[in-house]
Amino acid sequence: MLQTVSFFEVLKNAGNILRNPLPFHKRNFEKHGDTFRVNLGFGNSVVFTRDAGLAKHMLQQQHRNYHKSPLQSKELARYIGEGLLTANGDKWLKQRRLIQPAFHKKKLEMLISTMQLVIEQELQKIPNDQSIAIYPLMSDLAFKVVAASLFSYKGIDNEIQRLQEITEKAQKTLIKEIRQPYKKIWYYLNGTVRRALKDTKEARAILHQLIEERRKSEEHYDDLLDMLLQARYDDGTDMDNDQLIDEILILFTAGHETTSNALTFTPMLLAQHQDIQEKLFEEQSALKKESLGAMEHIKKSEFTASCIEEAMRLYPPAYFSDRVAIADDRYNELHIKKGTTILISFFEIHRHLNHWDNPEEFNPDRFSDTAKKHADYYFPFGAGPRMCIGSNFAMYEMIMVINSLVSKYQIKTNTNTIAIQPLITLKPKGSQLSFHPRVNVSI
Ligand code: HEM
Repeated sequence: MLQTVSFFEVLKNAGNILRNPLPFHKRNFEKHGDTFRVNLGFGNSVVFTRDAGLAKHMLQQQHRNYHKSPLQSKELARYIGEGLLTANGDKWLKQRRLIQPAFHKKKLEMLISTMQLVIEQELQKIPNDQSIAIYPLMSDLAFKVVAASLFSYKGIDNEIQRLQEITEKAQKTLIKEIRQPYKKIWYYLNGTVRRALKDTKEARAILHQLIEERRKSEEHYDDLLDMLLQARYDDGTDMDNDQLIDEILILFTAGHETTSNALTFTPMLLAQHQDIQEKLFEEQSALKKESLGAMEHIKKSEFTASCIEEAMRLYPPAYFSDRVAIADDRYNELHIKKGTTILISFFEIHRHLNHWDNPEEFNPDRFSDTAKKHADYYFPFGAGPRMCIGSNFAMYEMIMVINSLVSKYQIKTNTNTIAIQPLITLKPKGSQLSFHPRVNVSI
C-alpha cells in the first residue's frame, strides 16, 4: 500500500509548488520512499516515482500498457497537433516507424555542415568580455539549428522568425494553463488561448506554403524536410501536408527548449569549474591538431560529451515524464490499477544516492567510459521505444556548440549557484556569463 500525501498538504504548499515543485517532491520522497501517491482532491491522484526500475518497467518492458497522459496527448496536442510526441498506440507507432530513419546517424551526418554554419553564425553574437544572459542566445540558436536542418532555409528568414515566435508563445500559454488551472477559464475568456490558437493556424499556413514550394521544387536539399517527404508508410503512401505540419511543429517544440536548456546549464557549470573547463580546452586543442573531418571531430570529443551528459544528469531538461496505465499491472509488490497516472521524476533518479556517489557534485568523469554503464538509472532522453528520436541530433549539436565556445573563450561567472525554473522543461533562471577570448587560438 502506497503512502499518500494528503490534499490538505498539497493545498498548504500550493504557492511553493507553483513556483518550484522540486523541493516538495524531494521532501516527500525522503519521507515516503521512492514511490508515493499525491491526493489532488475531487477523487484525483497521481503516483510519483523515483524508482528507476519502475521507470524502465513503464517506459521499456511494459511500454504497451502505458500511454502518455492527457497533458501531452490532449493539452500539448491542441497547439502542435497529433504526431510523434503527442500520439499514442498505433498512430504513434506508424509515425515513429516512418520518421525514425531520418534521424539515423548516417542521415544526420548530411546535416552536420548546415548545423555547424548556423552555430558559428549565432555564436558570433556573443560580445567579448561582457556579462550577458546566455539563455536567449542559446534559445535562438537551438531553434535555428532545427529550422535550418528542416528547411536548409535560404531566403525565408522572416518565416522562420515568425515560426519561432509562435512556437514560443504557444508554449508560454500552455504553461500558464497547466500551472494555474484555476485560471484556465479566464485565459479562454480574456482571449489568451484564442490568440495562441490563431497564431498556431498562421504557423500551419506558413508551413503549408513552405512544403508546397518544396514539393514543386526540382532541387534536392538533403535536409530533414526532403527526408520526411521521401518517407513512405508500409503501404507505400506518404504523409499528407497536415500530418507533416504536425510533425514539424513537434520537432520545433521537442528540439528547441530542451536543447537550449542543456546548452545553458553546461557552460554555466563549466564557468563554475575552471579546472574542468581547462581539461576540455586541452582536449579540443589536441583534437584540432589532428585536422579531423567534422563528424570524426565530434565523435572524438569524448570529454565534451561527458560534460554535457553530466550537466544533463544534474539538470535534465526533460526533468519528468508521465504515463497512464491503460490496464491493471503489477510491478514487484505494487499493484497499478488501470487509469493510474504515474509521474517519473528523472531529476530525482539522477540524484539518487543509491546510484550516484556525491550526486550533487559536477563530475564529468562519471561518464568517462560510456554513458551506457549508467543506462539503468540515467534517462536524459527517456527510455524504451519512445526514447527521444532527436538524441543523436541533440548530442551532435551540443558537442559542436560547447567545442566552439570552449575553444574560443574562457567562460566565467560571478556566482557559484545555479537557479532553476521547472516548467514543462527544466529551465535555468538567470544565465549571466562572460566570455573572454583566448589568446593565440586559431579558429
Ligand atoms: C538536450 C536535448 C533533448 C532532450 C533532453 C530531449 C529529451 C526527450 C525525452 C526525455 C523524450 C521522451 C519523453 C517521454 O518518453 O515522455 C523525448 C522525446 C522526443 N524528442 Fe527529445 N530531447 C532533446 C532534443 C530533441 C531534438 C533536438 C529533437 C528533434 C529535432 C527531439 C525530438 C523528440 C521527439 C519527436 C520525441 C518524441 C518521440 C516519441 O515519442 O516517439 N528531441 N525527448
